[in-house]
Amino acid sequence: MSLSSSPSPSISELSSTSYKPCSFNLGFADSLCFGHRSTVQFGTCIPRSQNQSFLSSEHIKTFAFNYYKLSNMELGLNTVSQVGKFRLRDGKAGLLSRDLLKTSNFGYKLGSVKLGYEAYKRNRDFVLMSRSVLTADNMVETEGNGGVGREKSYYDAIVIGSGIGGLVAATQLAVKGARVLALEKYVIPGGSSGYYQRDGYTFDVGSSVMFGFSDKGNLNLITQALAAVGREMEVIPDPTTVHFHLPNDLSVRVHREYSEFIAELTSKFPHEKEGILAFYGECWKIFNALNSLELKSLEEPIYLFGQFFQKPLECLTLAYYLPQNAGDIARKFIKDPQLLSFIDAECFIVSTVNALQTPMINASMVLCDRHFGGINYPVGGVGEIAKSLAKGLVDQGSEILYKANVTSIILEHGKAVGVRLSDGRQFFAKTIISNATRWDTFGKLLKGEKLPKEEENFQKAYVKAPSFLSIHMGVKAKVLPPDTDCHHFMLEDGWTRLEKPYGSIFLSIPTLLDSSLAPEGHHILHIFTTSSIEDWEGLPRKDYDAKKECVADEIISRLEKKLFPGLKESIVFKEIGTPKTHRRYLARDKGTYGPMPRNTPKGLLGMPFNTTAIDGLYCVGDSCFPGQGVIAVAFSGVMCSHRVAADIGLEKKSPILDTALLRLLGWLRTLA
Ligand SMILES: NC(=O)c1ccc[n+]([C@@H]2O[C@H](COP(=O)([O-])OP(=O)(O)OC[C@H]3O[C@@H](n4cnc5c(N)ncnc54)[C@H](O)[C@@H]3O)[C@@H](O)[C@H]2O)c1
Ligand SMILES: CC(C)=CCC/C(C)=C/C=C/C(C)=C/C=C/C(C)=C/C=C/C=C(C)/C=C/C=C(C)/C=C/C=C(\C)CCC=C(C)C
Repeated sequence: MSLSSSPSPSISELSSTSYKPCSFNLGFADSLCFGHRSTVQFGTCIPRSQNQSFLSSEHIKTFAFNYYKLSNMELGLNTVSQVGKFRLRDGKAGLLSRDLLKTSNFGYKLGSVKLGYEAYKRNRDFVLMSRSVLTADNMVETEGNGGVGREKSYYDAIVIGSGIGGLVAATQLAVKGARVLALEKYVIPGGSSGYYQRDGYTFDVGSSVMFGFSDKGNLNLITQALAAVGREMEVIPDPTTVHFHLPNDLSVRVHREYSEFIAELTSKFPHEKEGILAFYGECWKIFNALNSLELKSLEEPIYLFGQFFQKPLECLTLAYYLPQNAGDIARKFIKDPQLLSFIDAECFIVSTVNALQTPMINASMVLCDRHFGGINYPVGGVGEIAKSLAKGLVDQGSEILYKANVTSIILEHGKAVGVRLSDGRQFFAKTIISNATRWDTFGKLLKGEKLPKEEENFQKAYVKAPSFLSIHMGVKAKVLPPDTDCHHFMLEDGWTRLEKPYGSIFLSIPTLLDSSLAPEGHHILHIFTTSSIEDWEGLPRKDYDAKKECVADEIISRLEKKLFPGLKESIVFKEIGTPKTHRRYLARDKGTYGPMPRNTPKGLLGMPFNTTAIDGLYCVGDSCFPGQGVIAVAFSGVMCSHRVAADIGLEKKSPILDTALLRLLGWLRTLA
């Protein structure tokens, strides 16, 4: 069964997840090129409710003793017993026992080609691993193998979570030669950059605005991450990054062409022309400095000092702006309060806070990349990016398991050595990388451990940004006026509502770029607005559902009034997700969008990098430098993989310099 043919879960389905994969693929990885994507199809999985998703012995029997002869290679697979969604269990009737396994013959290797499954027995325990559990097409239905026990860490790195941050860290490490296991709680990869399908629509779960996805420069980190694993995606250029609809009928289109955007903005604020050019000019200074560097871990001294040596001016420019915020710099050049509020809105859409709280480096990155490489939309939807990265990971000989809910990180003598899943499985590795938020990592996965000082400091400096109320709709195409832009940001009533819950409305219409995402004659409207989980907790189901409808109706009415008359009449499909939905499906504490500064930050100075106070444990994603955003978490993935690779001997490292730099960075963070 492929993703496209399988019913994908509803983002608003709060009832229990009842995926019932109807068949398994025992397929070898695509990269083995045996022409076997699904080598053995067998049996039907027993649904979770009945027996924890294990296979019965009947099912096992049906696929034992298969024998393959592929042209000149005899693979002779005997008893490929442990595949998919079941694990070893002693003494449980109907489940694969160790005795059965002992008779099995695993671990084929032909030249450099590994044949899918390796199992080895040491003392009392087995370690059983699949080499390439998934192809992206069968990802929904495969849960992966269970390894029990261990004598030694088999993997170089385990990545908890397959958001873009986790996937980039995993793929970059795999490319460097590491054996990586990514464990994803959900049924597909991508986290907030995933997708779901309903009634012929393919919806992006989160972002439809892709920065860092061009073919130019050094900052196209998404393109580079895909290229690293041999993937390239067809993209559609977006002519307008966003169309702002702001108080006092201020309407500004951010055109792809920088000169057109500046012309439009100065036409609204002619008296501020110099200020506008000066502020955005500062942004370009930073962007150009960033774009000239090779981006790797700022926590790795050999690289960092090397960059300072090769590009001293650019590095000093970045060091100068690192502790600064966009709002302060805007105020140096701009006086008009309405224009300053516009800069707030520019920052808010990428940081969920105003310009005075938005690090200048982050603001520069997005305010320039949209004109430099431009915003490009992947054909097939944003979810294709994560699918491609996941496929790329498997192609590199690493693995990704779905429905693998990590409940704790295993520590040994204070070092992170493995993870435990909700179904009891344990996996071990030299390093553990968490793509869960820092709040989830330290609050849940390391529950019971004392919160390290560094994390206490992080939680003092940063709070969880609110979550979102999201509405995914299918509408009749004729409701959209000609020349409608793809992305809109709307704040009608007054600037003070910018950061308030439900104050401003984000709207994406990706079908204006890729019409294949909706049935003919229809468009997707993906609407979201900030909302806190506290608003949705403790309600009886009936009230919760009624409240969803009521809040969504108000948001839709506002859009109808301002942008699309007749909108309500044109709706043919609607699904509403609340912060609870985001918490459930994205496994993010309170469904948070990411960290935001508690007060006015010192730019990016206080943001932690990837190492943590726990030996062997790293974090990746938006609660790491440089913060929220798909491109930002991709950078955090690049940094993380470099630091981990150095620590496991795949890249150069100097322990003395490491200690000195990590201390210096720790000290700098305390100044923030
Ligand atoms: N531009 C937009 O509109 C938009 C929208 C949504 C998200 N985003 C960005 O994406 C960023 C998030 O990316 P990210 O990579 O940091 O994280 P993510 O939240 O997208 O992905 C984390 C993944 O980890 C998985 N996970 C969490 N805990 C787990 C556990 N215990 N066991 C197994 N799996 C677990 C989740 O299921 C999820 O797939 C956000 O900061 C946001 O800026 C942007
Ligand atoms: C180390 C020390 C201390 C010093 C040294 C100096 C240096 C060398 C430095 C360096 C630095 C660096 C490299 C940095 C980097 C950075 C980066 C890359 C950053 C990035 C960022 C990004 C971001 C933030 C992004 C974001 C985005 C977002 C969030 C987006 C969003 C979107 C949305 C929401 C959409 C909208 C929609 C509508 C409107 C509809």
